[in-house]
Amino acid sequence: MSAIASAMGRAEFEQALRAKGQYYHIHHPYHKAMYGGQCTPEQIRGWVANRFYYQINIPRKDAAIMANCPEASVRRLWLQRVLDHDGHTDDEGGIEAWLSLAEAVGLSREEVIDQRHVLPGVRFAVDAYLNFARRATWQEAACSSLTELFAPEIHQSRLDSWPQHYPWIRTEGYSYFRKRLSEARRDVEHGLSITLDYFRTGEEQQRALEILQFKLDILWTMLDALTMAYVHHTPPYHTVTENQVYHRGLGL
Ligand SMILES: O=C(O)c1cc(C(=O)O)c2c(n1)C(=O)C(=O)c1cc(C(=O)O)[nH]c1-2
Repeated sequence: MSAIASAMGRAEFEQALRAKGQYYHIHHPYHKAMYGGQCTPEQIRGWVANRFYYQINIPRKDAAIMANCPEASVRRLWLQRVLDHDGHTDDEGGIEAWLSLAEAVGLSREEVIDQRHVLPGVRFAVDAYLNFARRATWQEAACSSLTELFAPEIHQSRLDSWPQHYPWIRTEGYSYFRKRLSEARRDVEHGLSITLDYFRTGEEQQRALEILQFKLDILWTMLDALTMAYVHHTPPYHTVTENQVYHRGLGL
């Protein structure tokens, strides 16, 4: 008989979720090189162009969660996440801010929007997140957003270190990171309260931790793909061609 995990109290469960921060992509060598000032302009540009695919899929993921959620009070709060990225009357939105970052690091809007630099590994990782949110219960999908517990620190570290290491990046580019500091803190309060309310038994709480690990795996895997391409110079098909022949997404 398999051991049945006993249920944790609310505070202990929250601690267990927070302890997953030890696997956050802030510890990935690609990110460490970024804050340490060791990235080349090509490595920064590759990261920004690839991360664009994450950015454009976050509001689609949040809309999928809303579509699966029958509770108006939850949707009303969750809607703000879509507006944060897509923008509204008073705010250009995160996707537009990310395009400003792209221009600030020397990419054209066109080459970012047409996704020519998006590596298959990054695409598959992001797609796995979107598809999980479509199929899971809205509470499980909310739980998968909890890597945002750890995100303010990573955004702050970029604000603290990039200007000094990469003076060639135009300062207008930093507004996205600044914007996310407060948005992520607000999001995570809501996502955390849903998770703490919903996952009650020991087994459910273990599942929540596994969902959070799934999301951490997604973030880490994106950086592994970037490492192959921009650190080792071994992008897909490098033994065959120097061209970026990979598909641009099938829209699934
Ligand atoms: O730059 C980062 O390292 C980072 C990480 C994460 C994250 O932890 O998922 C998000 C973001 N940024 C971010 O900007 C963002 O809007 C965001 C939304 C979500 C989510 O899961 O709903 N994660 C993240």
